[in-house]
Amino acid sequence: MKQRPTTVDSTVKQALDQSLQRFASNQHGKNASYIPYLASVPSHLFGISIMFCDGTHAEVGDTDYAFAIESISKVFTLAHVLDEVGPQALRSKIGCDPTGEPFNSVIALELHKGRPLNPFVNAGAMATVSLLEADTAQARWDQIQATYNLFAGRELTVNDEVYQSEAKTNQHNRGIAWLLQSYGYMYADPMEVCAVYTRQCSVAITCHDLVTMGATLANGGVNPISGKRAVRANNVAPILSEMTLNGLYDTTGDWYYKVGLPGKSGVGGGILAVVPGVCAIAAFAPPLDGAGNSVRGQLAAEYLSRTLNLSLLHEFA
Ligand SMILES: NC(=O)CC[C@H](N)C(=O)O
Repeated sequence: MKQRPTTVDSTVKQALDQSLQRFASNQHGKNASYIPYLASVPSHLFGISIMFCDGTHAEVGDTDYAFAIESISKVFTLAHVLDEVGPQALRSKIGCDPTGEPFNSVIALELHKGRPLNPFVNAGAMATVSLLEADTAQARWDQIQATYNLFAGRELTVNDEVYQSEAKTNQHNRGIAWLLQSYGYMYADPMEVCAVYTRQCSVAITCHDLVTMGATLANGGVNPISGKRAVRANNVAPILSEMTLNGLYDTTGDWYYKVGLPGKSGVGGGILAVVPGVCAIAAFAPPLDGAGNSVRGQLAAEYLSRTLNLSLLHEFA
């Protein structure tokens, strides 16, 4: 069986260079346009990063460009809420099963009498935000931001342009928030929760931030650069389970089949893959496939998983 790297070496660097070269000219997919800001992000941008649990990292392409975290934020809010309420409460109040429907589906909610099924569809993500124990929206936000900062190892900020763009166009999410309330799965004021959720999606991150956040999960919840704990060790497995089952929406199965790793994507073009105990891969490329996942990001992750033998299931020759 081919060796799996545990630190950045020449093989890792070469694989990164190769993945950029191979897929940089791929023009498939389209930027998200239902959030006006996202349509205006240059489509050619492409960055790929890898970080090992020893903190070594390598990056190629546009890894310093700040993009909107979008749905990848759901992973880190989940981390905080798991630390507060524990995996049993999370599983019984939200769940860990695929809906089989798009991330913003109302039909999925209706089919399951309002139970969101998992924290990575918009309904489940808002229910997760509502589970957080806080008296005010500001307190709710402060806790979320503090957790994200621990994962990233620096102070992340909200891109106000993204927030305004999303807040003006998030009527569908507001509808979902009210539906959750009507079915008894919203545990705080629905509009306040929807606003906090919209804010968390508007946090600006670079590929470097994202890979650090992922490497923190790979490293059992401790940021490999800062040495600080961001989430309890025993909550990492529940997070990775959710990523395995639901990380790429209704095409998570296709992703797992090809990449063999827990992952998470966002409509801002970011994508993250975690190799527990080893490393994380992050990529950023705005054009998305029909399900909302970065096209080039998926290709880069698949290529790296195969070339570096990172998959949890496959044994590549
Ligand atoms: N898939 C995503 O990245 C969706 C996030 C986006 N803010 C939304 O609520 O629709």
